[in-house]
Amino acid sequence: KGRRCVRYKCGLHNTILDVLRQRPGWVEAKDGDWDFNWCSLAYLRENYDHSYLEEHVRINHFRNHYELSRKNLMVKNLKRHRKNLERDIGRTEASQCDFFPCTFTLPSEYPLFVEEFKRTPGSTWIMKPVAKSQGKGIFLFKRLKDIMDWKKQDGSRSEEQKDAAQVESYVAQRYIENPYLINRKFDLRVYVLVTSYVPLKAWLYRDGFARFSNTRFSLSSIDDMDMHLTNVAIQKTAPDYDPEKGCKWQMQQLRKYLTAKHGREMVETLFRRMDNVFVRSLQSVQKIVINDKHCFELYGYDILLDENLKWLLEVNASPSFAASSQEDYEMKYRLLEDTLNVVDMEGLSGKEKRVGGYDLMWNDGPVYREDVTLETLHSSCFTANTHLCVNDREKQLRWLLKPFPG
Ligand SMILES: Nc1ncnc2c1ncn2[C@@H]1O[C@H](COP(=O)(O)OP(=O)(O)OP(=O)(O)O)[C@@H](O)[C@H]1O
Repeated sequence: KGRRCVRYKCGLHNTILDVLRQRPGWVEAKDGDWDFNWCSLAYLRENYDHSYLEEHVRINHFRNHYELSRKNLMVKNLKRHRKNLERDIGRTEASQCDFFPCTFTLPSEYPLFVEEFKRTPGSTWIMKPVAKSQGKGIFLFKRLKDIMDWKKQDGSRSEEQKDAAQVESYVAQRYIENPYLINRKFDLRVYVLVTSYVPLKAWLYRDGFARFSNTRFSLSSIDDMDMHLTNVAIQKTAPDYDPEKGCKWQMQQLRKYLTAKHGREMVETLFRRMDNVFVRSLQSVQKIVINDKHCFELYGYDILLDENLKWLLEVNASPSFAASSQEDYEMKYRLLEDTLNVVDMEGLSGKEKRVGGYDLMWNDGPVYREDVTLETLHSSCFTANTHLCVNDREKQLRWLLKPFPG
């Protein structure tokens, strides 16, 4: 049987284009007709609603991906999901969703925010524009007066202007003041691929990386964004940034470090807890995302660790595939190749639990894996209870002591 020809369209000019170009049997779509489209979010917005999608075609976003990737909507959906769980199952179950920092959308929730702000005097907050990325427009503050300029600006707008500026809303979020440090502050970028929302089918990528700040962490200088924001877009503007040394560790390196320092068991628990973050956050939008068999989504999760272990900062629907070093390029190349293999399913039976670096994490329920070893495990070892209950042995472990915040 001859190899099938797939006509692809690609809206990005980086690693993904290289991967598509080198895929055997895949050719760039010459006219408007395509079988596979890796498009930008702008393309999706402009075209999706007016396009007829043939039965077999695939596209790399769900129509309303922003329900998870816009900072305010993510929190809104998680809060609602938590409330529903509390009502339907109970408090313990609901507390499994307590992995996002206390967050308010401004200006609409300003009075609620002020109430919370006053309840914990002296704490640090972070303001982030809901629809921007790469650290743009972010600042830290400790006093209400520090956000007065922003508030004044908003107050002087007419209602119409406010509507037009809706996309420029902010979230005020509690700043995680005691991040887990490896000399520097870092956060984790983890990739999760969703191939269907109903039923939910999600794959977790074993590789990923930690993004370090270049500057030693201290809460005394809250104006130094190089210190507090660990995303690469910010770090590479630092004067002493070295792209080859970079400010990244691959996930395996981080695993090794943490294992040496805290032991295997704790590292397994950490990664298992992150699975909980991924699955619960996807479940929180499961009924809201417009499920469409043509669509898949490769999310980039940003996770911050502290003594409570894991905090979800945000979910990117369009994570950067631009590479900061050769190692980074190779990792992203493999990630995208494996993503296409999962989505394409050419030569696969559909029953696989592992494809390249991907482990099937959720398939309308937890996925049981028998062949998990520490080297390969990125935590997909759900068992009936482990993702719901706190394991007793964990209680002995130092920075696992607090089961869940809140
Ligand atoms: N609540 C928080 N506590 C501590 N640090 C935070 C918090 N929120 C964000 N940060 C830091 O700021 C960085 C940028 O935040 P975030 O990812 O939410 O913004 P962004 O502009 O959308 O960035 P990007 O899209 O490039 O990931 C994070 O990588 C993290 O280092």
